[in-house]
Amino acid sequence: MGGYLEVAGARVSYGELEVLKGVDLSVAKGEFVALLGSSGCGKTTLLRTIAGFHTPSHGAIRIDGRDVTREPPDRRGMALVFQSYALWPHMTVDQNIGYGLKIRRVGAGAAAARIAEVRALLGLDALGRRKPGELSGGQRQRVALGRALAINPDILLLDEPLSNLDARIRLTVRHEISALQRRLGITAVHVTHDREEAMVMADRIVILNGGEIAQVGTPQQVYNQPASDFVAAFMGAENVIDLDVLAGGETLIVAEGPHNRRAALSRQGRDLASGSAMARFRSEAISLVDARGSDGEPGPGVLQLEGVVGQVSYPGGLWRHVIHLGERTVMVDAEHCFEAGTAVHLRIRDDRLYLFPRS
Ligand SMILES: Nc1ncnc2c1ncn2[C@@H]1O[C@H](COP(=O)(O)OP(=O)(O)OP(=O)(O)O)[C@@H](O)[C@H]1O
Repeated sequence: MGGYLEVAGARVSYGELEVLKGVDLSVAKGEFVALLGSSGCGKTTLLRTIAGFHTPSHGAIRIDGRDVTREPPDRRGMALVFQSYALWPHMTVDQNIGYGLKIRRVGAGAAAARIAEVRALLGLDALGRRKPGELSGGQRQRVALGRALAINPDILLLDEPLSNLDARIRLTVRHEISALQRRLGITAVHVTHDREEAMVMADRIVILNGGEIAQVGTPQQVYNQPASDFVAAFMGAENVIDLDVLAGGETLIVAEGPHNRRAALSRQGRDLASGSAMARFRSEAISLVDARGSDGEPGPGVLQLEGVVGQVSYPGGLWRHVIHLGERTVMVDAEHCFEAGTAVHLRIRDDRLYLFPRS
């Protein structure tokens, strides 16, 4: 069975530049999907293609089984909310919320009832007569959301709607949008370059890289089981080291190296052949042990690296250590402070170690 919203093999170009290189995506009814990726990877282009502002050169967009690839935006049952709010400055909050209803020639009585309903839904009751210039950023974005919801869209498309808001307001509006989307059961596609925002808001995250999908999964999947080196790095596993791996059955043997002990790790579904591998891990995924007090035996399923503490800082919560492993450095966060110059053992459980073939 297909999804409610389907993007099938979509290719989109601006002149010579192909920005989407064959994107397949299936979104279930009522699902909240975040499109996440670095600047220029094609997130906005994909959202605008779904909305109908770009026509793919190949592939199709389907809603509930209906091919809408050639249909104009206003025939797709979607509403788009922009980063810039795009409110009419000369209109009141009520008039802005009702704008889509007016265009659709909804009668005055029905429109007024719907505007009141949406205003209440978004906590804008006291502000109906104000103009956008008399509102805070968070309130303006709520009005923009109200205008989108007023037309009762089947699909809500959000293009970085929170990025103009200051950090604290962003957290509040983030939760408001999530709660509303769930309450209304509306299907939503949300573009963001903010990893945490995608993690906390979305049912599933689509990670784009250079116009292609790098991984699709729940927040837990993309965070804990990154499908590629790119995804691991993008999801914050910034430490990288080289290992030699012997793959056999359910076990991966890591050969002893200049800065690591030999280790037997469980394969855990990793698709890895014997040879040179790249390992990534997060700075908080490590337990740090003073080499003098260590028995040198990390136990099964744990990789041990051996290094020396360089710079130490306290960004808050945990101590941040730069650790030298020969020429390489890695970052390690720990509850206790290990002084510069201390010889340390870094222990990483195999489920926290992301291994990829070195290409
Ligand atoms: N109208 C356009 N004409 C030509 N090139 C464009 C146009 N719009 C976007 N591009 C290019 O297409 C690529 C993808 O742009 P897009 O806006 O989809 O990326 P994005 O992932 O949303 O980035 P950002 O997070 O910076 O908004 C970029 O290289 C961009 O420069």
